[in-house]
Amino acid sequence: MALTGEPLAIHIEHMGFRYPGNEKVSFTDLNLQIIKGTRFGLFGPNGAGKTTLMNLMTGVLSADEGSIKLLGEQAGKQNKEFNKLFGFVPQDFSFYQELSPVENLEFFGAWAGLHKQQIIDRTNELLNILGLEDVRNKPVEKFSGGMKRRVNLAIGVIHNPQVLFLDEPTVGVDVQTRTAIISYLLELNKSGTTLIYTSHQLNEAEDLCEQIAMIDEGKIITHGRINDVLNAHNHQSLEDLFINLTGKAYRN
Ligand SMILES: Nc1ncnc2c1ncn2[C@@H]1O[C@H](COP(=O)(O)OP(=O)(O)OP(=O)(O)O)[C@@H](O)[C@H]1O
Repeated sequence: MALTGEPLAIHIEHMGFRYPGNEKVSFTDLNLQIIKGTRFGLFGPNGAGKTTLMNLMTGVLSADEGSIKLLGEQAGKQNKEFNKLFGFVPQDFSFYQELSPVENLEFFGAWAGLHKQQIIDRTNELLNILGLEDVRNKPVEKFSGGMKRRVNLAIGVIHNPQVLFLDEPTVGVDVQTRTAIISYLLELNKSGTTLIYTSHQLNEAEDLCEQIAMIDEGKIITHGRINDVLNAHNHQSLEDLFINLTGKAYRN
């Protein structure tokens, strides 16, 4: 439960993590609560540790210290039931380029434990919602960047996960695809899916997120409801807040 008594999608307590041989990003005594059903944005400069933190929350990486729970289950248990709780839309395309959307969804649907008919129904629904009906049987390698992003998203939600992680889901897409993806994510959230999202598109984030955290060098530098955070720092936009808190120097 959160301090407010609401159920949690993510509960991180006293978490420590370091990549072996890389001192640059290490988390020490990190604490974070993400309320179930919210739209949560995780922001920070390049190399701040956003992807690393998402990989820790989904159990791809294991924390060295402390605890990370996803819907009350300890992350890192690496079992099929745990993996069914969440979907992950990675920054790098995660599909088979030589396969069509239908073949990719068939593969990832089966991997997520769906039955044949469930895969067929869900594939039809998602291709329709995401405007991929006309190219359903064409190899994905011939698609534009925006179409590939939509395929990537469809794969992440094929099994109707309760928590959806999105690592820069709109990078490199045009306004049409961006708008379609954001409005689909808002619909998903209305039906109860918790969204945990990262992006460098801070204008887009203002439309999507209810709660945010900014991290830098492995530390949470601000956290809370987006309006409360902006008011507390006396800023009008996330971009101003971001520059104010993280500075103007290049990051590698
Ligand atoms: N497998 C790895 N082994 C060692 N260091 C790594 C590994 N993966 C990432 N790092 C380092 O950890 C740091 C954080 O990387 P991460 O990808 O989590 O940052 P990010 O905030 O997602 O950045 P970006 O906005 O550029 O995607 C970087 O310095 C990166 O080089």
